[in-house]
Amino acid sequence: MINISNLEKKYKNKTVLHINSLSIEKGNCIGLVGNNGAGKTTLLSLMLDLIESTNGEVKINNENVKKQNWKSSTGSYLDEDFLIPYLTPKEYFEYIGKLHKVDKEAIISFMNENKSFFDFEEMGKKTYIRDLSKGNTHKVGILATMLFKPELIILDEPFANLDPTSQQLLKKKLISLHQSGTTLIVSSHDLRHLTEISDRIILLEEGKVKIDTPNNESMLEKLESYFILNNEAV
Ligand SMILES: Nc1ncnc2c1ncn2[C@@H]1O[C@H](COP(=O)(O)OP(=O)(O)OP(=O)(O)O)[C@@H](O)[C@H]1O
Repeated sequence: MINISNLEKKYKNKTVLHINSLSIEKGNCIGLVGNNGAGKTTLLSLMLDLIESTNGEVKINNENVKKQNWKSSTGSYLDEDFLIPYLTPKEYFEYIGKLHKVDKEAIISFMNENKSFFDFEEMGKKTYIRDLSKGNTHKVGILATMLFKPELIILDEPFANLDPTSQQLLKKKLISLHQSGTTLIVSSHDLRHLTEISDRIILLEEGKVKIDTPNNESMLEKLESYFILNNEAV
């Protein structure tokens, strides 16, 4: 589904990401980890054509992401810049729904299905996104990626700023999407959550893929040792 070849991103003369080759299969749930500055957001931004690569390319469904055809089948949320602050969550969902041909009734059912994660009754209809707390703002962005049932969802640190109950709900939601065949790429510093949802772990170190391995029972322990023992190989 996603093929990366010789992908490089430099700022001035500093290479912040260099991946020779990486393929992500349809239905994979990738947990992307790495220290601050390892290149996770850079990689996700290149996948979404938000920044220009210095060299190499990302293809989604065999097409360079620059061609933009992936947009109709990809939900993504990296940060608040994806949102429209002067809309209410409901209005924002209607906006996304229009882009992806989701009718108003389907949007209402989606909001009802997800009311334990985000209280649309209380905040969804009258509060502008700009006035929501950070956690609730992220919830709107995260849910919007799922509204139109895309085949690929890309999330950057979705567990950050969520309360513990919401983290559990999000985890369940991601597991269920994975089980129904959605391809997921999720970056996080929360190793426990990530190892619970992923079938494959990719660890970036200084812009390079240090580890790329199927998830297994001992993965959490191995990753914890990697981060505690100052980044010795897992
Ligand atoms: N616009 C920019 N100009 C210069 N350097 C940048 C720019 N954007 C990112 N970088 C650098 O690229 C490197 C990778 O950053 P990136 O945000 O991808 O890391 P990350 O793994 O997502 O980190 P974190 O866990 O802190 O979110 C960092 O050294 C960062 O300073």
